[in-house]
Amino acid sequence: MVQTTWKAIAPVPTSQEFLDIVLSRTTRKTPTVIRAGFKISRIRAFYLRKVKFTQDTFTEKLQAILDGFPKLQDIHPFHKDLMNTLYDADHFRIALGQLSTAKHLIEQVCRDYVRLIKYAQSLFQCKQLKRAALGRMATITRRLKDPLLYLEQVRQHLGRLPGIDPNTRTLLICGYPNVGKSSFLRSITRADVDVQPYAFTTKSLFVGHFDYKYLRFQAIDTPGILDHPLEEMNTIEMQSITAIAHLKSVILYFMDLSEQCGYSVAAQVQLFHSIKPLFANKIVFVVVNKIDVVKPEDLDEEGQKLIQTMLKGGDVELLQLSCHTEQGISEVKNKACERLLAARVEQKLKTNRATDILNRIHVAKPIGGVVRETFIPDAVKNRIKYDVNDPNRRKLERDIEAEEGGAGVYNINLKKNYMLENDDWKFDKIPEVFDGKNVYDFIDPDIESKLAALEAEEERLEAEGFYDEEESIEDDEEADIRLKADYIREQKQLIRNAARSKKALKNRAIIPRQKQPKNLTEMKSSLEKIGLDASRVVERARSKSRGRSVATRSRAGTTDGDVEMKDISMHDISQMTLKERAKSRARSQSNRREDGVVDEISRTKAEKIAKLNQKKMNRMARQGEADRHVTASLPKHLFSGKRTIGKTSRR
Ligand SMILES: Nc1nc2c(ncn2[C@@H]2O[C@H](COP(=O)(O)OP(=O)(O)OP(=O)(O)O)[C@@H](O)[C@H]2O)c(=O)[nH]1
Ligand SMILES: [Mg+2]
Repeated sequence: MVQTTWKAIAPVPTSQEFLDIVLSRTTRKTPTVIRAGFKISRIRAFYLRKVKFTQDTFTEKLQAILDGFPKLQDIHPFHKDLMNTLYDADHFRIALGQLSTAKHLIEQVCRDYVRLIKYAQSLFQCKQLKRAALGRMATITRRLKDPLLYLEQVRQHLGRLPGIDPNTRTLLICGYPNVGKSSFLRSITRADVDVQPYAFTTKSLFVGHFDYKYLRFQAIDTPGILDHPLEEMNTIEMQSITAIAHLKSVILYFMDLSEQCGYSVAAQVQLFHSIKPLFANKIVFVVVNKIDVVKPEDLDEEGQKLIQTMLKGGDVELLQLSCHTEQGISEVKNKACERLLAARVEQKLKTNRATDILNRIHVAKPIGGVVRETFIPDAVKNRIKYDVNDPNRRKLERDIEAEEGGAGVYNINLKKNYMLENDDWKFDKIPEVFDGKNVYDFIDPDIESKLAALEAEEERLEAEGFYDEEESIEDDEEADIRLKADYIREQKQLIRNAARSKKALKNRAIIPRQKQPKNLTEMKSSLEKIGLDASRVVERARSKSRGRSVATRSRAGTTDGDVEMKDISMHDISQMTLKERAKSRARSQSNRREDGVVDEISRTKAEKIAKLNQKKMNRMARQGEADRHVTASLPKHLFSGKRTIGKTSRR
């Protein structure tokens, strides 16, 4: 797809802005602290990096500008020529060329100074070389002042160019100034073009879109052209010429025979002949505008003759319209579109692709020369014909309404559509009162018997005491009790709700807890129930409780010198405490992952889960609190040096 609009070109900075952008980027993105005491290789690397980085930025930014603008050789000839007339192709090329040269020069400067810095012997030398390199780059940039300004203007103008697609269905409106070209575009599309009663209102191309036969067309309004040689035409007129010359379109040559536009008919005819060579291979219509003032028939003989000279070839057709009375507008539009579509289809049929497709299509015909004609059912043929304008039209309810006095007066007769056994009954009146009785009372013949059945049932129910219960409720005492009970229930509910909302206020997550085992036997049985071996746990718990009792006892013994001491020898005590310690150490050293894991399968499973949990953390390589972190040192340039007014925040 060839590009047709250039709305997204990045703004081009002025040379000063350009310099600021590049240099500030260098200071922001490269290290800023260097001292004479550092190793010379480090000092050189520091300045080398600065020079290279500056050059990189220059190259990158210049290339971005070069890439942003359209390449004249890559775009459609129409756009190429339009840019040539608007911005002067040579100027455009030279401006881009200057940018490109500047880029190469800056690269060269960088290369030279990098070589020099490699041999610098001190920080001072390095610094001077860097200054020189950046200074030369800045000089080169300053020379780009004019091209950058020019390119910015071109960018702004390019963004506002109408999006004209050179390959789509196009109507091109051209002619002398002030003949009503823009008025026509306004009336067939929604384009907001300026219409004024003086010449050269339109100064550039305008485009509007409309649909015809479900296809999208573009109509292009051009600035008016005067009849003089191409070399003398100004930029405004040249835009029209470019459009006429390059766009495959229908040409609508507008004329104003009333001469209200300020130009004579002869001049308008002359212009047509002058630009005729540009109309080669195009469909051309001469469109006479303002027929509310003067029609072609009203012209004198000389005028008639002049008009005929335009139509001589036979392939130019004369159309008439008036933008004021809107007479003939859609005819002109439809005719132009029709011819254009036909021409495009014809052209497509000539291409190889069309023949390829046609070769693959086979139109089957019945054998033996049988003619199969269109079949129209008799019902359709015999339907009631009604001819207001169209003889094939059926008489519609709408027509009847119009005949009978229009909306509000006419009342539709629904009875004529009744579907009855006998059509004669359609308009029969149904009486409301018949033989002195209301007809609607006698619709159901069994109504009497049904009423009798209902009454009998009612009597039966009453006798059985079906309605008695309600009466007992009337009893005063019971009603009182019920009232109180209701009151109590309501109060209870209120209390419950209040408690619930209090709980909600605390906003605690409710942790469901399993029933905790109360003692060792209970724990043992519950473990066994899930299929775990509980013998070791039980043993451990037992030994623990035993050990504790011994220890307390022994501690009591040492402090108080109690009688119980006699039962246990010192040796025993030391043995026991040793054992306890060994056990507790073993417990603390045991692998937490393996604690409580019964078999190999669940261990591998557990390990897998553990690894999986760690995976995300490893992948993100997030800095954790355990990682070493060096905070930024003070930004030196903001805290050192002489201070004058207004320089504390920025230097
Ligand atoms: N009487 C009459 N006046 C018309 C008709 N169509 C346009 N005009 C008037 O002609 C004048 C010029 O109309 P524009 O549409 O601006 O003409 P233009 O060809 O676009 O003019 P430029 O843009 O200057 O080339 C306006 O004052 C319109 O009101 C028409 O059918 N009848
Ligand atoms: Mg105009």
